[in-house]
Order: sequence, then structure tokens, then C-alpha cells
Amino acid sequence: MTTIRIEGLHKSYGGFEAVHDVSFTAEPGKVVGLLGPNGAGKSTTLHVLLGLARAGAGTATFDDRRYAELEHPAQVVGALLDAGGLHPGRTGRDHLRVHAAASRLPGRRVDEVLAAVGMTPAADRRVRTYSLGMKQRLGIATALLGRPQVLVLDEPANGLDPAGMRWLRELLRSFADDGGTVLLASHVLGEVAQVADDLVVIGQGRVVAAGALDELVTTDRSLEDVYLDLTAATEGVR
Ligand SMILES: Nc1ncnc2c1ncn2[C@@H]1O[C@H](COP(=O)(O)OP(=O)(O)OP(=O)(O)O)[C@@H](O)[C@H]1O
Repeated sequence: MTTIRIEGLHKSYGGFEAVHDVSFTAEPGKVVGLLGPNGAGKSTTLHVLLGLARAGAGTATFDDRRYAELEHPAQVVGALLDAGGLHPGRTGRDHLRVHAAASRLPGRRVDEVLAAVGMTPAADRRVRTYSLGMKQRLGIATALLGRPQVLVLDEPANGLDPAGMRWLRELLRSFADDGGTVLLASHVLGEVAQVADDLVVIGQGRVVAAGALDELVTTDRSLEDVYLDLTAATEGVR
């Protein structure tokens, strides 16, 4: 079981501060929704957490270890950032084989994760023939390869059909119920409302609210009401 801890995180690009003093925790057994308008700093936070960008100050860790300090990162964290990052000429199966080999995972995991995301029938087709939703499923399969304790997902519902959305929701719920930690950045409020335990709302690089979903959202205030109130002052890209 692994806790994600973001503490006092700052990240600037040139003179522009994309993330300002962001702190929050994602605990095992929880799905944590990371919400915020376009350009709020969600992806930047995830990039720092995953070692793809360097923090100006503060830390982003998995049980107090930075990504770069993880001995077997694929077994700690599975990530889905951008479904566009797939090699178009490779088949889905080959894409997974390459990742499995790079992380020294047994080849049989490839068939297991293909089945887990419902992509077995399309496994031997080239990625360029996949729909957006199929690419998302392949990305989720890649994230699951190492049987990680944590999933970090940026807009995973993008392109999924209603059945796919439900499948994803059930996957995330059962992952968390088994003791996993899920950090889910999304714009699809309805999706987040149905699956998240906790919410972190970011506006213009700062945390504007954090807490349990059922404390922030009540019967007479939907997640959309809460979200739009919280982010009204930070509306519009910077
Ligand atoms: N590599 C970069 N160079 C310069 N500026 C960047 C870079 N990456 C992000 N930014 C800026 O940092 C800010 C935060 O961007 P980020 O991608 O983290 O937002 P986001 O909350 O994920 O937005 P979205 O919902 O639109 O994906 C934006 O103003 C963006 O233009």
C-alpha cells in the first residue's frame, strides 16, 4: 500500500508559475479526483510526481520516495498521461511487450492486461487503426502491467463510450478497494462524482479546496455547483 504525498510543490516555466505551493495526500484505498480548469496545473503536478518535470520547490513522493528513487517503478505506479504517445505502427500487443520487457515483467502479463481492459480481440491490430477509446484502454493496460499499487491517470475517460466509462469506474473502484491508490485528473465531473472518495480542486496553480467528496458535495449542491463556485475566481486560461 502506497501513499502519494504532494508537499509545498512549486513549478515554474520561465517566469510563469504553473504550480504554487500545492499540497495534498492520496491514501491507499481511495480514489482521489484532481479537478481544475484548463491550465490550472493538474498535468504539471502529475508530471512532477512521475519524474517528468522537476519541482522548483517542494516534494511529490510515493511513501516518501520520489519517482526517481523507486527501485521498481512499474510495480509501484502505473500512469496514463497522454494516449497520443503510442507508436502508430506497433500493434497493441507489441506495445505492451516492449513495456513489459523494459520493466522486466513476465510476458504473460501482456495477455492478462489485454483481457483486463477488453482489448484481446484488437491486440494484433496496429495502434494507428485504434479509436481514441481503444488507445485509452491500451494506455490503461500499460499502466496495469506491473501490478502497481498506485494509478495516476490524466483524463482516462477521454474517448470512452458509456460502457467504457462504467468499465473504467468499476476498475478504479475495485483497484482502490483492494488497497490501491488512485489519483485521477479529469474534467468529466459526473465521472469523478461517481467514483472519487476525495477531491482536490486546483485553480491557477493553487489548491482551492480539498476533502472528502461527501463533505464537499451535498444533496442540494452537485459537484458541478461546488466546482463552478470554487473555480469561478480562477476561470479562463492564464
Ligand atoms: N512545458 C511547459 N512550458 C511552458 N508552460 C507550460 C508547460 N507545461 C505547462 N505549462 C503551463 O502551465 C500551466 C498549467 O498547465 P497544465 O498542463 O499543468 O494544466 P492542466 O490543469 O493540466 O490543464 P488542462 O486541463 O488544460 O489539461 C498552463 O498555463 C500551461 O500553459
